Amino acid sequence: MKKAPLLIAIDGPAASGKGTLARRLADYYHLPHLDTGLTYRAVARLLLEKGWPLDDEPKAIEAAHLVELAALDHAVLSAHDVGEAASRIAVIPQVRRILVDKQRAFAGQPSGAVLDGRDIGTVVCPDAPVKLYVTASPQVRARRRLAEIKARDGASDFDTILADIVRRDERDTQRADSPLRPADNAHLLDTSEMDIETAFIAARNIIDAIMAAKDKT
Ligand SMILES: Nc1ncnc2c1ncn2[C@@H]1O[C@H](COP(=O)(O)OP(=O)(O)O)[C@@H](O)[C@H]1O
Ligand SMILES: Nc1ccn([C@@H]2O[C@H](COP(=O)(O)OP(=O)(O)O)[C@@H](O)[C@H]2O)c(=O)n1
Repeated sequence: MKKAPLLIAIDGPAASGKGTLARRLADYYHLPHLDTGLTYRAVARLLLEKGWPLDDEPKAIEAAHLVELAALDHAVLSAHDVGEAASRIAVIPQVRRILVDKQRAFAGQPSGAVLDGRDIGTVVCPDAPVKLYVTASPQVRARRRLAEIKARDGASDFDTILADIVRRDERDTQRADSPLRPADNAHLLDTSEMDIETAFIAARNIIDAIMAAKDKT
């Protein structure tokens, strides 16, 4: 029998662990995965590379049209300063519309998919049967991001990263278009006190319960 598609929408603030969880779940349920943050990062990176200001809307729109999902380079785009720049171009409604169209095309694959970002459960895939909102305290997230930067031989300190995270949360939750917020029917997963494996098991339990309830109806 052909398996029904499974669409999993994961949202949450910076360094909450949503990407790690999304990758683990995609692997476990044999689904394609899209980290939608990379699409905003790709636009920001192009502007930074060309020396164009991040508030140059026509250039940002031009860059958004050039984004190819198959060519997103995680290693290059995951730099900390690119995340900050991404949150600045992410306030531009037309950039969002262009990227959301590409993200929805990915989500519409027959197998289903796992997408993570800021507006997946609210805007990109509002009908997804599974919605998770992954969070953790700003201090825990700053510690995780700092460890990540240090593991890549980068230099920074806790206070700088914590301030960056708080500023990015503020920008992402306060913007007018598609602000970061849990969808009404999202399951909250606070990973402050969970390691990666515990968060993965908690997410799987939520998803399996949703799928079992659906099978009964
Ligand atoms: N539950 C967790 N406990 C400890 N570290 C975690 C946990 N989840 C993720 N991490 C680590 O925190 C960092 C940020 O995680 P990531 O998944 O990239 O976050 P996001 O996609 O939300 O920005 C990574 O180095 C990751 O390995
Ligand atoms: N679906 C999404 C994904 C990211 N973004 C923006 O892109 C920025 C970078 O996203 P990201 O997911 O790569 O950032 P991290 O959580 O990995 O630090 C965010 O701060 C948001 O401003 C968005 O607006 N909508």
